[in-house]
Amino acid sequence: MGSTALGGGAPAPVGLAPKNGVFGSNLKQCNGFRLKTTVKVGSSSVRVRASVASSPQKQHSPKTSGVKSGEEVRIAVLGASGYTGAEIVRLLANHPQFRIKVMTADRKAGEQFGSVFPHLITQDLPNLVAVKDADFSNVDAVFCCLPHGTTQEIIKGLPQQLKIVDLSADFRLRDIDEYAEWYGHSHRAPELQQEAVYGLTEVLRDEIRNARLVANPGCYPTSIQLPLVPLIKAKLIKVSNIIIDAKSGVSGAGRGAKEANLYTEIAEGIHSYGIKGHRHVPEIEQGLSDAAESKVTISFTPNLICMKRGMQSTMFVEMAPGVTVSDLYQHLKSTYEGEEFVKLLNGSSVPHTRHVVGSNYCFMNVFEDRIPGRAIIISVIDNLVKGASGQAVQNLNLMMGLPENTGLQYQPLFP
Ligand SMILES: NC(=O)C1=CN([C@@H]2O[C@H](COP(=O)(O)OP(=O)(O)OC[C@H]3O[C@@H](n4cnc5c(N)ncnc54)[C@H](OP(=O)(O)O)[C@@H]3O)[C@@H](O)[C@H]2O)C=CC1
Ligand SMILES: CC(=O)N[C@@H](CCC(=O)OP(=O)(O)O)C(=O)O
Repeated sequence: MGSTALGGGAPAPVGLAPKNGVFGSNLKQCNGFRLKTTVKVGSSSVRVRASVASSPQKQHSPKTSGVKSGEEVRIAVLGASGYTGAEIVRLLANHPQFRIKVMTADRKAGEQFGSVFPHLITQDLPNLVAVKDADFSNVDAVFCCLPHGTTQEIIKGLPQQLKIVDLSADFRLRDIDEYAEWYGHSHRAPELQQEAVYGLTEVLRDEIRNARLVANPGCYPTSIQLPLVPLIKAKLIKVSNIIIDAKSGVSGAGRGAKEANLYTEIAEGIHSYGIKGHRHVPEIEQGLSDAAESKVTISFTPNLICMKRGMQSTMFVEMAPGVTVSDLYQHLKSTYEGEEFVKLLNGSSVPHTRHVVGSNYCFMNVFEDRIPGRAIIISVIDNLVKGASGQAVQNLNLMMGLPENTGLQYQPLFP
């Protein structure tokens, strides 16, 4: 039970040298840009600007991987006026190589970023522009922080060699029919879906390293798959009877005004939602089924709790015959031994959301159930960091050949 169940091992080596003095093995993708691409967003069409390469010498050569230590990687943040976009900006303030060159917004296009997010006013940043006015000619990589449903068409219109980490749900489900069933419309970029790699870093590190388009996991799926995937792979728990109760802070719902998220609607209480079927169910089941190599179904109820950030997932599982809670603990311990961002707590310490706020950590622990043969697993993350923007930075670090913890060594903010 000592060996790791995950696909990666140690973080990427520091400062990978570029191959043959050029940037990376994906250079074959650098075939110049389309001049302008029409992108359908909702009911309207927008035009995405990109530079044209009139001759091979003049081609813009985005850095695609293997950047040198100290070398600048030029970043676009789409949806920078939202919560996950702002969190990308906050995290990159401490990143030695990722430099933000383009920031987009929708309603807030034309505004200064510091007036939209005064807590980040000290950062020297470009103004917010509409996606149609964004110039991607001096960009190497994109963080796409847009609502699901808007992202497939927008990404389709971007220069094809850009590295992209998409924080929305638009590319997470491999089966486009399942996507249509859960998201209420047919997939608008099935060809891109085929190349998308699911971005659960600790599980799919090797695939992410070589990806161009990464579908960053949802916050609930991150907090649930990190403990359950290794236990399922090692066949330590039964897959027939997994019950998950999860709780999210309100920032999980984004910054857009919604009546259901008014202070008066959510303060001093907790309520469940998506009880019959939350759209994260197929995403979680996809990951757990991959681990089990057979179809896994779960019972999952999310709850909205009156806090700004944080997420707790409590997982009730039945152990395989002869397996003890100590076996589960030891397996998770050895699995995550070398991992910087996933920590199994000692002894009977209970993971608290307040102990991970502002950080890229997932804390977890395993407990005896009163009922013999069952165990209770608790994991906590900051939904905006490990559940979104932190994991996104971790993934782009890997995709650019940088150490995956670059710029992410923020300790939690407590009290
Ligand atoms: N919040 C969280 O904890 C998590 C969120 N995610 C996912 O990340 C994505 C972003 O979430 P979050 O930051 O919370 O969302 P927000 O609602 O806070 O921000 C959305 C951003 O997208 C822009 N936008 C909205 N509609 C359009 C459009 N039609 N075209 C172009 N831009 C548009 C908004 O601009 P403007 O404000 O100017 O209108 C804003 O910048 C979502 O897909 C979400 O599901 C994933 C994991 C966790
Ligand atoms: C509190 C809250 O509303 N949370 C969101 C999930 C946030 C997230 O991870 O959403 P994506 O899958 O879109 O990335 C929800 O339940 O829909």
